[in-house]
Amino acid sequence: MSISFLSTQLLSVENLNVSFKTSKGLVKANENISFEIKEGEIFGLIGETGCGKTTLGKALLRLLSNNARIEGRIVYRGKNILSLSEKEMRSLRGKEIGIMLQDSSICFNPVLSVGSQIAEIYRYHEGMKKKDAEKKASEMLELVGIDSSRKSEYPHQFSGGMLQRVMMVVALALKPRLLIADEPTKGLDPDIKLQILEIIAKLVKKENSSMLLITHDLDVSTKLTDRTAVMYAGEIVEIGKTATVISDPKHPYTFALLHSLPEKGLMNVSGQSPSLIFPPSGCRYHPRCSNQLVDCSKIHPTLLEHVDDHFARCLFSEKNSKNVKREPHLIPDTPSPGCAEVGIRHC
Ligand SMILES: Nc1ncnc2c1ncn2[C@@H]1O[C@H](COP(=O)(O)OP(=O)(O)OP(=O)(O)O)[C@@H](O)[C@H]1O
Ligand code: NI
Repeated sequence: MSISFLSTQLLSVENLNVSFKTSKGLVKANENISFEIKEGEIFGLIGETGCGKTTLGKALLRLLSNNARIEGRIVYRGKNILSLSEKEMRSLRGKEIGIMLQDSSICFNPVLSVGSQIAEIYRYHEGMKKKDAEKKASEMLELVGIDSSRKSEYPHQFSGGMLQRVMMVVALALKPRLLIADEPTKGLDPDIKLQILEIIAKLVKKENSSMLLITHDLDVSTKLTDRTAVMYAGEIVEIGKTATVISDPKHPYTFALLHSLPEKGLMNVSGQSPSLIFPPSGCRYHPRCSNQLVDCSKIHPTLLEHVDDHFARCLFSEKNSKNVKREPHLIPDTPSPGCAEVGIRHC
């Protein structure tokens, strides 16, 4: 997908740390996460199960549970989301920043038909007349592969996959500037999955909106995103233009992902996922890494730039790359005093 005309920054995540208090200890789900999403950009976030992707997506809208502790800055159009009031957050959610989560069924009113619930959004947000709004709802259903004749059915008559697709229509109807899509096509047939995501990506691009696409599916990310961040054990280990990350991965984990066979649609890299309560010392990936150096178990690598805008967190690549620049990614890995806003709790 083209990345020309991308320039203005829409969202910037700066040194984000998220941990969950649990009876077993502190789960460090996101550590020192820094990246930005530009206007009109589709940004992919990939990584194996439990690495912290959903936590990051929910943190952006302050949708985490009460046991979450969040630090750092999430700057959306110049405002730090973590400093906004609940009232300001409510006006941001949905209209400015939309979210499609894996579990969609909770959001529907069980006593209203699916079609009328979609039409209502167009009436309310776009001021459409009833008839036009119903027509638009039918068109949108067809767009995500649902026969419009089913619009008068109720949510319980729809399968989970169909409700997921309706959720996408609902999220898009609000025309958010930024859409956070967390595995929105999970469980759907691979062919229809890509087809639907392509439609969503097209609509997002048409509106010059941006999207954070969270996925296990490397194929989806490769085909639809402009830039990609690869997450491992709560950290970003590689980030860059998708085409570059895919064609010339700098982190052994990304390389392993690219060479792993998808199992039930999920990527499967050999070895065990690390604990986020007691993560491995040094590089978190070192116990599973085939390029391991002696220092990898001792030194925690910094996210460094290898080529233009292509960063990786790996001592092996650092050693073997001629062009590696010594400046860390975007913001220093260790926040300077006063930089992080510590201890903001939310739900
Ligand atoms: N509310 C919570 N309380 C305690 N731990 C949590 C909570 N939510 C998530 N976690 C833990 O945080 C870690 C990251 O979870 P997260 O759901 O963000 O991973 P993910 O990358 O989205 O995984 P998947 O690909 O399976 O959706 C996991 O260890 C998970 O158990
Ligand atoms: Ni998730």
